[in-house]
Amino acid sequence: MNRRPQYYIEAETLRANSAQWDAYNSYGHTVVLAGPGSGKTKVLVTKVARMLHEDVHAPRGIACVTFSNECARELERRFTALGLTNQENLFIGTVHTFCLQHIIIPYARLAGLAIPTPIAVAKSNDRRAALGEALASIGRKQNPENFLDDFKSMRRLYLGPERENNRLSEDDIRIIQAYEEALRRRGLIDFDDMIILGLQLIDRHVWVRNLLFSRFPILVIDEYQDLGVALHLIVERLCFEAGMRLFAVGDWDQSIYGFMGAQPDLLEQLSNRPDVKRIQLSLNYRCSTKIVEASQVALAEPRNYRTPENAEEGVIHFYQLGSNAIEQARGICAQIIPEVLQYRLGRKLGDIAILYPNVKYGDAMAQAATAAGYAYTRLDPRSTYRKTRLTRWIEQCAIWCSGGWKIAQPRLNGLMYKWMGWNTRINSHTQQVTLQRQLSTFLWNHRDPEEKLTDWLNDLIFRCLRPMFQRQPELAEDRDALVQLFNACKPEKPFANFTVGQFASQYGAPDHLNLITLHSAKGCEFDSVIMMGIDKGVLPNWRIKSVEGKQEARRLFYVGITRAKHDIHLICCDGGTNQQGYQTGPSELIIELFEKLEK
Ligand SMILES: Nc1ncnc2c1ncn2[C@@H]1O[C@H](COP(=O)(O)OP(=O)(O)OP(=O)(O)O)[C@@H](O)[C@H]1O
Repeated sequence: MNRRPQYYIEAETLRANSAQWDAYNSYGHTVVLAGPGSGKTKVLVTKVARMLHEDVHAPRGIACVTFSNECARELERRFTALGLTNQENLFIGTVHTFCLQHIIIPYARLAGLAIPTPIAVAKSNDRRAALGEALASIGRKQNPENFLDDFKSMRRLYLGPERENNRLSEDDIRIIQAYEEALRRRGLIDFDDMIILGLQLIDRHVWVRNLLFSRFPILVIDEYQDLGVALHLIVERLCFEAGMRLFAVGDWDQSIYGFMGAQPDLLEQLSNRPDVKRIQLSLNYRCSTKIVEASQVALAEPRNYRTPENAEEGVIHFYQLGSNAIEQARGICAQIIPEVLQYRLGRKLGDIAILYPNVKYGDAMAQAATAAGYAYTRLDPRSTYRKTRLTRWIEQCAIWCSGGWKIAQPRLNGLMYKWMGWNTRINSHTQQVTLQRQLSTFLWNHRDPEEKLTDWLNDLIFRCLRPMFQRQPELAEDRDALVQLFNACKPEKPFANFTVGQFASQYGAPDHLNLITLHSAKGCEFDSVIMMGIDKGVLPNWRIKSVEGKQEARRLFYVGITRAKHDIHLICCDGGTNQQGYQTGPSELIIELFEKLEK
């Protein structure tokens, strides 16, 4: 008997919303613009499943790209829920990975581009050293450490030597080019290079564009507002010259990566093209009515987003707690979390996210949670180890070994598929079988949630990961994240006494609080959100003087509020002096929201 594909059922839930249905059925280039919780990702994932079933057949496929690792993980999670676990012809990943894996590695050498072989990715100290050399080579006496942030912003505007770089001065371009030469002398490229080189290859060679089109006749982009100019130019070349069909979704009100070169007006430009169908969604299915109302007040721009008729009313609370991050964190643990757990029957710590503007608040929250006995998973630059594709996969292997194998969650073939995906230099069938056997033997022999994490990880590294890193030097960034994880298992470090089962919860578990920066929370949703640190000089940061910078801080506040489904708790200082001796108090954003809602 023929079983109907799973996406049919999901598609039926879109039918009642004519705009979602329209987006699902559109055929040419389409851009969906919509606010938070309006189902952009849901439509995208369902439509991709349908296109894989009806429109493209292997070896041709779909490239589905987004900006951050977290958004890529969310996409993967949703595709898995639709039964698309190891679809060989579906690429899901960040724009950087796409450029590296599908443009630079296969075509750069063929095109005669002078890049290091094998490709290795620069670490932060390599980048700093290369910048120091570049500054010295053009006679600038400047400490690279103090110049690094400005340099990063400059570099994100650079489009390569063959394009007009009219947003940069001649001096800026000389420093960038000297920096690139210094990196190449070390045999390295960096993340910005991945985009610049990708654009260069696509610009220069029709055959590169044609080959990409043959491989991926459809290009799908989530969170388009986060893309900078170089990526926008890549999309234009591939879709409006090489013939790829475009399906993009985005929301310029959620553009929070200006410091990384994002330009939300590019989304507007794209959706205004005559050859692009523009679809607007306006119902918010995620948030309760009070939260939708508050989010629009916080944004301070009329948007007219609504909730469906059966939406809950929801809860918004404001709190003034202490005079610094530590006091706020203690107050959250002592007072707010116990209250929030009572809001709904069966609510668990995993239903709650604590969002904060910077890692200082994350540190305070982690300390307070530990002291109060709350388990947590932390997603920010100070988490015990970096959450990369590889460390996320290791977490999933731990879930499988801790009992997931009994219920096929995660599925073994999904783990295997990713494992084989990294080992691109293994081509012979015999070697591939050996590789599969290595991983399956490891997993099967370690089905024990009580095993010590150090022993488990040591064996995984010894049997599988070390040989992989030797073969695949371009995975340098993942190797660094693994080293961080490995070091965290050493005596007196956070995971010294962890079992595999405890480590598995780092992927997110019902009994763990979620501690996340506002930036990393984009694309996520939680039943309850506690947002701390909405303090004077913190959100917006006191260094930000430009109107656009302040607008971006407002959008960040908006993104945070719209992560909550049912209740939101907004927390600021009640005044006094913080640890650095500065006067604190509520941010203008929270004061304005409170006053407008009171009215
Ligand atoms: N037609 C629908 N019927 C029922 N639920 C829906 C519908 N569309 C979306 N949802 C639900 O609304 C929530 C938000 O959807 P989704 O995450 O796709 O929105 P989004 O526009 O991508 O949000 P954001 O931009 O804030 O990340 C999800 O829980 C999703 O399942």
